[in-house]
Amino acid sequence: MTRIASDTMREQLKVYFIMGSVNCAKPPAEVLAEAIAGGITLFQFREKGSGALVGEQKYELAKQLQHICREHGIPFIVNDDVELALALDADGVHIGQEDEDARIVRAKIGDKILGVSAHNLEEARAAMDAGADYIGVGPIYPTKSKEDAKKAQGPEIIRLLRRHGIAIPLVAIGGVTADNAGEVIAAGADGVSVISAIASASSPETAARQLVRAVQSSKKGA
Ligand SMILES: Cc1ncc(COP(=O)(O)OP(=O)(O)O)c(N)n1
Ligand SMILES: Cc1nc(C(=O)O)sc1CCOP(=O)(O)O
Ligand SMILES: [Mg+2]
Repeated sequence: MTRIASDTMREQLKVYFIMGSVNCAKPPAEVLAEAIAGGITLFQFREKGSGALVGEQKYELAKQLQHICREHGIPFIVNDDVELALALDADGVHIGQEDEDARIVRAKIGDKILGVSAHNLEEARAAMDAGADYIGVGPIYPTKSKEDAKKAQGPEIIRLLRRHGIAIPLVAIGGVTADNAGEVIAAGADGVSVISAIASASSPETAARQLVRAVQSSKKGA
């Protein structure tokens, strides 16, 4: 295996859906299958928050969702839990500033995809140096999906990172919807990462399709 190429990573980040059982009003497998039908390009299993599954139940749900992703060629990323990612032979791991050190995680996962959260230039540079394949920047807009989210920074944070030479694949997260996705792409993000815009939608398929359209039309206009 070799590390993912930057251009491939950028493509996969276009519409990056994140979800766990607590985010879904209907069975997670149904939500994921619909989101895939709508055109999502990457999936992150994030089993976190009040009521989240643990132990065997968490493992079984992860396995079920990974199977759905595999059937459709969608890479499967695990949030926070490096040991789970290794046990499942997932495609990658996403970690934040409060999680295990990025260099240690890179050493553990070899060439699997490594995503790291960054909230400012210093963190973005450190993530690049530690071997991140992409950075997740947020929250861009206010979000209710992360209990300990920081203050929303707006799309300007993406412009700032790009202006200061952060050239690696970058995905915007936090309060992103089909209505504001275009402005984060215009600011320099390669893609958008969402929980509620898809998981809370009455039709996850339609919601995903609207996000795909918004991202694509903003890229065409660039
Ligand atoms: C794509 C992406 N970007 C950012 C995050 C947030 O990660 P983190 O700061 O570790 O917070 P938790 O998601 O673990 O609560 C993410 N998960 N994905
Ligand atoms: C998981 C996560 N990380 C964030 C960050 O700022 O790092 S914001 C966030 C939640 C995103 O959910 P929604 O699309 O529903 O706003
Ligand atoms: Mg984390």
